[in-house]
Amino acid sequence: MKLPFSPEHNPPGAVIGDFRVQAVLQRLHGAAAGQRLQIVRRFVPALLRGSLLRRRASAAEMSELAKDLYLPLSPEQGAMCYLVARALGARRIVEFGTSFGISTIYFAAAVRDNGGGLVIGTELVPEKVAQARANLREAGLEAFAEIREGDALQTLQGPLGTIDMVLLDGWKDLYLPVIRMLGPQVRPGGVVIGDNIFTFKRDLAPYVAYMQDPANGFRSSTLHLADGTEFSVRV
Ligand SMILES: C[S@@+](CC[C@H](N)C(=O)[O-])C[C@H]1O[C@@H](n2cnc3c(N)ncnc32)[C@H](O)[C@@H]1O
Repeated sequence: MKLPFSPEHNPPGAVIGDFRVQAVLQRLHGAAAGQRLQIVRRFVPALLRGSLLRRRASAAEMSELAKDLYLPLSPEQGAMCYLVARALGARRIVEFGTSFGISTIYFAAAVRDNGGGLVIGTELVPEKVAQARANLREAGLEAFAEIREGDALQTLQGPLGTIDMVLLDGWKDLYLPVIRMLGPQVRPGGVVIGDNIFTFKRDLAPYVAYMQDPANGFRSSTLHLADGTEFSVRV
């Protein structure tokens, strides 16, 4: 029996219909898939230590642990992001947590295919920023993305214009402060995607509660996509 999201049905980037972009996404998703064991080996001890000592790893410690790890959106999430961005006619997309630029490539392709615009990404680790830019160049999408190096709370400060779509995929303690900062700039009908809702259920509970409280201006639901994807629409 074939799974609904088997690679045969859903090769990375196929939905974009651009062989240059597709080739880069396939290479990057392949490299990321090869890191699964490393992720377990590196993160499980750190998470266990954290829970035993009741101290969470800091953002800098987490980034050091993950400095060569992709930790990307799944190909299905990437396809969904591309399609939603196309449906919205998105021209301005903001991304918290760029890593090596896999999600950025899906968004930049959507912005280009919508007639032009900009993806504003942000990433703490300088080597990842450099590699994300190189990957965007290889995909022919460098004109549609700007990767800001540093902490999202600084790099995404200030007016960014009217935002059509946001991806939250950095370390989990900042989802809530980042969306509080960006939320007022998200246009009605704009979409916010939050990743890793099940894996970091406890850390992300305040974020999910905020997005699902209509008083905060969103309608939101947790989708069983990848390891939990919060899908929120600004109303
Ligand atoms: C899960 S990965 C992002 C994966 C990426 N969205 C993709 O699909 O390829 C998270 C990244 O967020 C970065 N990050 C975490 N906290 C950050 C912060 N405060 N500001 C900027 N980047 C941050 C980490 O260094 C890490 O590379």
